[in-house]
Amino acid sequence: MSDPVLALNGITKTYAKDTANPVTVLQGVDLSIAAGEVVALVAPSGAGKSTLLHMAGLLDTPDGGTVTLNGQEMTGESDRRRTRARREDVGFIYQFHHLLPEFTALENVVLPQLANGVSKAQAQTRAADLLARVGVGERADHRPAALSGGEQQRVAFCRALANEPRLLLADEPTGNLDPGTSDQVFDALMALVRSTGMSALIATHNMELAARMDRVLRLEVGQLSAI
Ligand SMILES: Nc1ncnc2c1ncn2[C@@H]1O[C@H](COP(=O)(O)OP(=O)(O)OP(=O)(O)O)[C@@H](O)[C@H]1O
Repeated sequence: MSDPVLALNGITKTYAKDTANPVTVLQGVDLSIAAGEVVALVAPSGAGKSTLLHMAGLLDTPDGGTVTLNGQEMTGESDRRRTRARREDVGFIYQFHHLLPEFTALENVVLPQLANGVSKAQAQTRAADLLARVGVGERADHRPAALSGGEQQRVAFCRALANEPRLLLADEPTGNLDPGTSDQVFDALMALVRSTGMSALIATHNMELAARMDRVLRLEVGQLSAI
């Protein structure tokens, strides 16, 4: 069998360690996500979802344990290698779109590709294709402020997938939208993810959305369990 796309082993994390009030968030988290697997992460507020996603995406370093991406143990690697692995292999989506306000939807999806060495023509073609696939092809020339919340989030999905990462990490990707819009936008995200065969770890408070993924994991008291 091929290597898991993401493997976390024995991850521990405590904030404010050197103070009188340390906050222990992760107490030995193990997780393995296979190629093409889409996994839901549910947790009570403050349980450490964002912390776990940051570790998985090499944005933060655990106190203990290992993070392995595509078979490569990244924990002890240099910042340069970690940054490169993050740029090439991981896509991020947050609750808020974080699109660049002075650029159009298309440009927001083109820019990360240029940073990765893709030609402008190729990047534009791919961006237009991605935007069309999530139903915002007609809005490609608009800036984020001229788009609805659901449209902004669809553009953010395209940006996250622009460099064809093998792993998508999403932190409440539809959490900022009203329930009806959230369902539609989530459908668009799932269709996009499934069509690429990528792996994903998607944090959500919504159990209905979680149930549509391949597996649901709960993070509680610093540890993960299957539900
Ligand atoms: N830099 C920090 N210093 C101290 N404590 C922190 C720091 N960052 C996070 N925490 C604490 O660690 C805990 C987990 O934070 P985290 O943001 O991972 O939670 P979360 O599960 O994503 O929460 P939510 O669902 O509310 O967004 C919280 O109690 C938070 O207050």
